[in-house]
Amino acid sequence: MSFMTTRQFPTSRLRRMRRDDFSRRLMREHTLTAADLIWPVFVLEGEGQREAVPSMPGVERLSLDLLIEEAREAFTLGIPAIALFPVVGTELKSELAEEAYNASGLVQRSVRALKEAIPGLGIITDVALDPYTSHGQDGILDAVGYVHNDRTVETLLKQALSHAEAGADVVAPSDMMDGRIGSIRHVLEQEQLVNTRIMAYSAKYASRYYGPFRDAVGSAGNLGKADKTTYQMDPGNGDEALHEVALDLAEGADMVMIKPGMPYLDVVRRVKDELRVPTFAYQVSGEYAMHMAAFENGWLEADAVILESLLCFKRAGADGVLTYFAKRAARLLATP
Ligand SMILES: NCc1[nH]cc(CCC(=O)O)c1CC(=O)O
Ligand SMILES: [Mg+2]
Repeated sequence: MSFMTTRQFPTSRLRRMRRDDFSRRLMREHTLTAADLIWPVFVLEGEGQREAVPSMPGVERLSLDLLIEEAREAFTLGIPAIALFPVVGTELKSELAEEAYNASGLVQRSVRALKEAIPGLGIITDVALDPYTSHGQDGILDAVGYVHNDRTVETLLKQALSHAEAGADVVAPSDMMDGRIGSIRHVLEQEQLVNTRIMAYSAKYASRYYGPFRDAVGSAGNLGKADKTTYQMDPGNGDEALHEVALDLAEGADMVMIKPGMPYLDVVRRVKDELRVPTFAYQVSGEYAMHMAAFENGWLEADAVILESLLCFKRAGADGVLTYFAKRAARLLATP
């Protein structure tokens, strides 16, 4: 970086290029567009159902009929894909999460209906058992309450296959079991579902920023005081994220994800630099809640901060961002 030391004031005045809008725009290295956004949504049973999520102001759980209308709007705004999360009734939760792979379960039905209504909108499904387990963990427990890796993977396979068969464009395993990407890829190939993409939640940290999401899907109560530290990553680790991402790519992931987002942008940058593959990040529920709390108090300027926060993901190397602000941001980007 020798040019840094040879350039001197006043020959070099960095403020020259910042002087006017035209030169600021010319030299801008990264931009945010609607095509960078993935919108996570919560789907409910029933019709005409709309429920607020108290810890995520502005986010609603929607029944399928209403979700289709909202999703159509997202598509019109240029958002490429939505990520679907189900709100599962207590009566359908169990120790072994059998409902996860019910061919006519809520997710599977929603995928079919969404693909039929809006064929061009990418549908990403969450492959993980937490909405379906009575204990709220992402897997099957052994006798001492430890999440059993290989037994969980067997169930995830059935779940992923049921999503792909329903027409999901992308299955997104968010469970952090070892080896699940390879197993899912294998089953998809076997079943001739060769174009179903896998977005791997490769570096998913055991984060407390997921709290509001667990309220939204109603797994918080089931999980109680337990945590997910025996399978999700330790927030103190960076190198391990590269290891996780490399393994998922070797096993057949098409896209990788880092989660949470803003406190982990260093990990996004390292992954992008090291692997140079389609890399995504998730601005999670806790990040959304923090922003909304500040907006509602008048402490931060909503529109500008939303766009800034999302642009920073791009600068960090993300090709796209899962964000609850997707529609709001896309609307802002559509109005010059
Ligand atoms: N498989 C569960 C899952 N999928 C997405 C999120 C979090 C998303 C968010 O906080 O917005 C979680 C929560 C968890 O791991 O407990
Ligand atoms: Mg892994």
